[in-house]
This record gives sequence, structure tokens and C-alpha cells, in this order.
Amino acid sequence: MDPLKVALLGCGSVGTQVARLLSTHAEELAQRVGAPLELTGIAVRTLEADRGPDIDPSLLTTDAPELVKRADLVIELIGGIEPARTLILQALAGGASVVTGNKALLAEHGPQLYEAAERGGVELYYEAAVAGAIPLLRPIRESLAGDRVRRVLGIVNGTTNYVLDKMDTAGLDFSAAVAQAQSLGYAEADPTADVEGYDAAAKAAILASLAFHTRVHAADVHREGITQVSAGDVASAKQIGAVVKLLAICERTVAADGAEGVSVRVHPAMIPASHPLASVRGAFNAVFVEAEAAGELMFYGQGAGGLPTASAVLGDLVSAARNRVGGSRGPGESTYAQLPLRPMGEVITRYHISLDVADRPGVLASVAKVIAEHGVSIETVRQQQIESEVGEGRASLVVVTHAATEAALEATVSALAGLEIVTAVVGVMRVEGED
Ligand SMILES: NC(=O)c1ccc[n+]([C@@H]2O[C@H](COP(=O)([O-])OP(=O)(O)OC[C@H]3O[C@@H](n4cnc5c(N)ncnc54)[C@H](O)[C@@H]3O)[C@@H](O)[C@H]2O)c1
Ligand SMILES: N[C@@H](CCO)C(=O)O
Ligand code: NA
Repeated sequence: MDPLKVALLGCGSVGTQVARLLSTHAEELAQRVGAPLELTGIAVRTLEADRGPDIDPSLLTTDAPELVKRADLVIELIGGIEPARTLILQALAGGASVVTGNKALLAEHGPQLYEAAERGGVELYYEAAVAGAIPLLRPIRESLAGDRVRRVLGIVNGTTNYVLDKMDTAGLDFSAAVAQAQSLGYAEADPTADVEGYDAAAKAAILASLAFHTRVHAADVHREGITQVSAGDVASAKQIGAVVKLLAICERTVAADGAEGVSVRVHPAMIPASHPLASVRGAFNAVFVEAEAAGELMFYGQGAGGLPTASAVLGDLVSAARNRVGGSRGPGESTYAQLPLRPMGEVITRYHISLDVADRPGVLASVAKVIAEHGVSIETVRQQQIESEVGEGRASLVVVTHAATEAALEATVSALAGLEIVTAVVGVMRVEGED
């Protein structure tokens, strides 16, 4: 068979490893595909940079559109919206299948790209975009195609997991932990997308779209990052036998009248130390998928890093290439269900509420009354005196609630903050996961 022409766009952490594996595994890849894969060029921003021994300098070009024009398969590893979007659209329109790891682009402009793939009669694969090396999107799209996914819950950002892990195990504060993540190459020079939860929210949108056959955009995802997580929150979690993790949670919801919907959120949460997600350390990722017939499935592995991510890219490349050789096409976008997105207020969760209160008779009763008035039930209460030399005695009161709607919990917290005996609402964090 004639070789299939492969264009690589971007030669950074992932692109370099993809180029290297394409060359070192060339023979095996040809066997698996049924035709040789010929890397015809690598689009870069500047030709001058030294890219090490793995990159053949004669393949480098700054003319990405020209490279795309001649390709059967295009691998986009530039990242960001433009020029990645225009180049992918050009490739799909020109009849080339595309493999990308670009979650930001997919979560924002996915529909436009899928439609272009459909029109071009070609494929668009993106396993690397969510949880790096971990095979997760293909299992959801293909292996679970006969089942109904109820929930996807997981840690999908390596940088923030590393930061929270260091705050927990090494007692670092937030900025020291971020600095360490940067020095190890996990966090970018500008870690905003990671620490503010944008990266995880884009991944959650992609996961929810696949799991629920519904278009979910990044903007549909309720997003809170980890910048507000304090050493105090991490210590409070420890006291109740929990750890703080940044979670992505995609759920199929069912209203009282049976109407189904979807809720998608990314936020820090306390989870019991005995929960399998609690033991996901460092920059690793782990995702639980709960389906009606299959039950709970857990996917675990390296969610970031050039080499692990390259594995997912090449897996997609082999699939797309094999289909091309066989004249077939894998499944395209599936959005037939188009379930409505439910507002955050309807989400059912538990809260850990930490208060500073006046240490005088009746305080506990007043707090309990406010909570009960909002229809929220208390799971545990812990009170501790705060040492103070002057004025009235103060105490720290920690309440963990039973599950209630987010709206009821929010209203409870504002009512508590308004009580004269509450000096400060020290921290509020959701509690997720069963023991
Ligand atoms: N690094 C990871 O762990 C990881 C994991 C999963 C997914 N991804 C995704 O993979 C993609 C690439 O990530 P990365 O870590 O390799 O990024 P990177 O920043 O290391 O590499 C991107 C490269 O693209 C180059 N580039 C920028 N504009 C260009 C242009 N117009 N033409 C050609 N090259 C251009 C940059 O100079 C850089 O070398 C991103 O979409 C990222 O989100 C990365
Ligand atoms: N910045 C991302 C890379 C993988 O998508 C992370 O830390 O998980
Ligand atoms: Na993956």
C-alpha cells in the first residue's frame, strides 16, 4: 500500500514525543495500520529552536496550511483556539482525518469541528484531550455504547491534583505548592487554566457530551478552581477523615416528573480518605464512570506529560489510519439525547461548614435551628474552644450536612452568616463520595 501522509502541527512537549514514536515504532505501526505512516512535515512557529536528536530538522516548516493541504492525516498539537481551529477545519474540509489533544478548542468549538468532519467524510479523534494517556473517551463512546451512563466523577487535572496533594502531605501553602508544580514542569508558566479550573471544565464538557449524547460547552460547566483552597480547608478535611480534591462531576439527573437532565460541575470538594479517588497522588488522574448495567468502572493513569499523552495520540492515529485503509469510518458526534442542562441550584450535595461563633449558651441551638429551617439535616457537629485572652470566649463550630440541594445549602450559609453569634464563616466546601 502507498504510505499515508501524516502532518504534525506543533512540536512541543507532546508533538516531540509523537514525532519520535512515529519514527521508532514505524514498522509496527505500519503492520497495525496496514500501510506505512509517512511523517511528511512538522509545522513549527520558528525554525531556529534546537529540538534535540529526535526531530529531523528537514521535516520542519513554518507553513502549516501547505503541510495540511498534502496530508491524509493531521495531528494538531499546537493548542489554543487559533490557528488550531482554522487548520483543523482546513484539514477536515480537504479530506484528512484529524487527531488532536486540544480540549480548550473542542469544549468551545466542538460542534463546528464535528460537522466539518461529517461533511468531509473523515474522522476527528481526541483521546489525548481528556485524562492524557488514560483510555477514557473510547471506552465511553464505544465500549459503553450499549449501556446508559449515570455519572462520571473524577480527577482530570494533574497540576491541581499535584498542588492539593502537596498541601495535604507536605503542608505546603497554595503558592509554594504551585511553584513546586512549575519547577517540575507540571504547571505552565501561567497556571491559570489549571488552577482556575478551566482545563478541568473543558474536559468535563467533553466527557458529559460523550456520556450523555448531549452537546455540552465549556460555558455550561459550573466552574470553581483551587485558588481559594486554604491550608485551613485542607486541615479541616483531615479532621473529618477526608482530603480535598478538584473534582469534575457529570451527572444524569431525574426530576420528580421523571424528566432527565444533565448537570456538569468542576469544584474542589472533600472526599473521604477511604474513597479510591483520595489515594490518587501527584499529577495522576482517575475517573469513575457509573453506568446502569456495568456498574462502577475506574480509569486511572497519567493524565499529563509529553510521552504518556503521545500514546493516546498515536492510538487515535492508528484508528483513523486503519479506517482509511479499510475504507470505513468510526462513530461521529452523537447528540440525539440533547438533555437540558440543569442549574447548579438543583445539584444535590453535602456541605462542610466551618464557623467562628460566640461561646455562650444557646449558640449551638441557634445554629441548628437555622439549618433545620432551610430543610437541611445535620450529619455531624464538632465544637472546639478558641483560645482568646480578651473579650467573650469564641468557639470553632464545624457542621457537616446530609445531602441537600445546592440552593438550600447556599441559603443556609447566608442565613448563618447573618446570625449575630456567628463571628465568621471560615470555610464552606462541598463533600462528595461515599466511604
Ligand atoms: N502536555 C500535556 O501533558 C498535555 C496532555 C493532554 C493534552 N495536551 C494538549 O496537547 C496540546 C499540545 O500540548 P503541549 O503540552 O505539547 O504544548 P506545548 O506548548 O509544549 O507545545 C505547543 C507547540 O506549538 C507551537 N506552536 C504555537 N503556535 C504554532 C503555530 N502557529 N504553528 C506551529 N506551531 C505552533 C509552540 O511553539 C509549541 O512548541 C495542547 O492542546 C494541550 O492542551 C497536553
Ligand atoms: N495541564 C493539564 C495537562 C493535561 O491536560 C493537567 O495538568 O492535567
Ligand atoms: Na485520554
